[in-house]
Amino acid sequence: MLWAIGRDPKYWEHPLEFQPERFSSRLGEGGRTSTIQVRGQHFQLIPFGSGRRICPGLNLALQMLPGLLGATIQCFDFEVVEPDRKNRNGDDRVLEMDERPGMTTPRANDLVCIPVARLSSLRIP
Ligand code: HEM
Repeated sequence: MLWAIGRDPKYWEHPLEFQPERFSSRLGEGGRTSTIQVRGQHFQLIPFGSGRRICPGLNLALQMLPGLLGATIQCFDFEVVEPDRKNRNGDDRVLEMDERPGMTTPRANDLVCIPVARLSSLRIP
């Protein structure tokens, strides 16, 4: 059901397009802002659930994730390893995003990445 809601054109403009800015509360191109929140009040987007059993770690997650993600991207390169173990970084391949059925919309094929530190811990520019 969540899968279907997330792709329902009644709630999402061009639902299959990758438009992360659709979740931004900042003024976007075309002068539109998103008023949709993830706190369980807007049922078209409920990554933390809703109601009495809503995720109690919601606030912690929202505080921690941007910093964690930013630090991870800043400090590591990720080498993608295809199932044939061939490293394909550096070419123009588009990341395969096929899905298979499941509660959490899992990837059809695992994405295997090797994190490679790209900043010296002692000499961060
Ligand atoms: C991005 C991070 C997270 C996501 C997407 C997430 C998502 C969810 C979802 C969907 C539920 C089920 C809610 C429902 O049944 O309606 C849940 C429950 C729960 N989450 Fe999270 N969660 C996250 C992080 C955390 C963190 C950081 C903690 C604790 C430090 C946490 C603790 C819990 C607990 C204890 C429950 C069970 C609540 C209950 O059944 O009453 N979660 N979470």
